[in-house]
Amino acid sequence: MKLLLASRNAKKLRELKRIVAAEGIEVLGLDDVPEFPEAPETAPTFEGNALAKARDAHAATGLPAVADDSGIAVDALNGMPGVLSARWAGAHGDDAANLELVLGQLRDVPDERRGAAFVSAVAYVAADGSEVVVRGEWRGAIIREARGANGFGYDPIFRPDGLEVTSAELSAEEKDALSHRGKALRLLLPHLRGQSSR
Ligand SMILES: O=P(O)(O)OP(=O)(O)OP(=O)(O)OC[C@H]1O[C@@H](n2cnc3c(O)ncnc32)[C@H](O)[C@@H]1O
Ligand SMILES: [Mg+2]
Repeated sequence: MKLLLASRNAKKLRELKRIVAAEGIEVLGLDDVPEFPEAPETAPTFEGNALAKARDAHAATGLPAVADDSGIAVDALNGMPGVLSARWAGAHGDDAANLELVLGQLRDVPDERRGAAFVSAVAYVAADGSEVVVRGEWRGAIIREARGANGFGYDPIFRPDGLEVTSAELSAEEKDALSHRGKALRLLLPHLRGQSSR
């Protein structure tokens, strides 16, 4: 089966591909299909945005499509940046500015109240138009200074529960095994397998 992964974020796309391609599914990115209009990500939930992205991609191409909407929910910020994670500091996708802003906002927050969770909602619109949405979460804490060069986004300031390193200090395989996105995609894989045998 051919599967379209509808993300404009190259590093996120790489993570999605890593996990899905291991299933022997032929994966296409948005660069492999003709351009189509993409609705802005304005839903109040990760699930709503993920579905909107997957529906746009499926409607434009007729291909089965998967989209991820994700972000970091910080306890001391009442769950923000949340769905605003990609543009928390203003410009879309400025990872360094986004994480610096969160570090500044948490400067006076003591260690025991620095809990946070990465969240990923993954939506799948199958060739026949049927829809599935799954969600994965990864709990941890926001540290005080960025550390590590792997991953993307907020990884350098997120220390997963039970680990002494940030998610930007994990290998790709280690992150996939633990991450919000890994968890969500593993919930989705049975649905993808069901399709490929049709
Ligand atoms: O919408 P697409 O095109 O897929 O790409 P995007 O980068 O805009 O992605 P989102 O709208 O889902 O925004 C997610 C933001 O949350 C952050 N984020 C999501 N997953 C992350 C991860 O695994 N590690 C670090 N930061 C992550 C990262 O800053 C992203 O910009
Ligand atoms: Mg986005």
